[in-house]
Amino acid sequence: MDLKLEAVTHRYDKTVVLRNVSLDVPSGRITCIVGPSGCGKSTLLRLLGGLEQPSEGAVRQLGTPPAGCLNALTYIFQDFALLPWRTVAGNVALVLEDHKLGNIDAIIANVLARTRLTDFAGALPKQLSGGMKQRVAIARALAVNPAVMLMDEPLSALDSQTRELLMDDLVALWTRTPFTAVYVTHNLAEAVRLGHRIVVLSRRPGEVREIVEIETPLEDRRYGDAALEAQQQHLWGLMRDEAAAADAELLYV
Ligand SMILES: Nc1ncnc2c1ncn2[C@@H]1O[C@H](COP(=O)(O)OP(=O)(O)OP(=O)(O)O)[C@@H](O)[C@H]1O
Repeated sequence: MDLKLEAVTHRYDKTVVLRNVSLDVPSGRITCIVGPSGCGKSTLLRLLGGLEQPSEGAVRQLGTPPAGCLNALTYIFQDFALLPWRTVAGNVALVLEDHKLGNIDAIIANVLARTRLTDFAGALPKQLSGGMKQRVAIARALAVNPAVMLMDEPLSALDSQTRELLMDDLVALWTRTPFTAVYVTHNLAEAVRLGHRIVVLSRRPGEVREIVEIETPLEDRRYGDAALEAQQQHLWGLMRDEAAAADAELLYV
């Protein structure tokens, strides 16, 4: 299933947050959204997920969700959002329990294996590192076989080494079974490692400044790769002045 934004403008009261944003989110690819603080990245994700309706324009879902999909648009947040009293397997089970499924145990085993969590099925969140908690959140999202994963800064609560490991995990996951994701991040290194398509928004009101396509297969993108560094520099060049302006603007709010 593809998602499409058509000339979307969104405002809160009189504040225009996004202006005339048109965007395709093609299935089987990771679309990253980058832009200065407060430019409307999370708002864009909420619009794509149907949590809010745009003030103007339209958000469309094209095609049908994959077979066995229990929740077409599934979020992954920065703070993991795990229930502390449930085990790893129990947290994954949570999203399956309301559906009359005969194969819950098999689904849980499958997603825990895909996220390398099989040995931790009985652990509680408090026993896990931040990186492991986020892997549980990813496993839980995969369990509903979503059409599109909506990922809001999923790695930004983690230290840089854990971020690298999680990026490797996401690349391995996608390479084995391509999924569709919209991935909001501040971090341009993450965008060039994970994004097939990177959408650069301007400062608020966020407008599409540029869309960068990276053709290098995800599995061939290496930490410190010169071509990726150059892409990152290009993105930073697009954002730098606006990021500084957005930063200064926040000081006077
Ligand atoms: N529910 C809301 N009501 C009013 N204003 C809001 C609401 N949600 C977001 N905003 C405002 O809309 C603007 C865009 O917010 P949003 O969180 O989408 O930006 P962002 O690019 O994700 O920000 P950041 O990079 O800091 O995470 C901000 O000025 C924010 O204060």
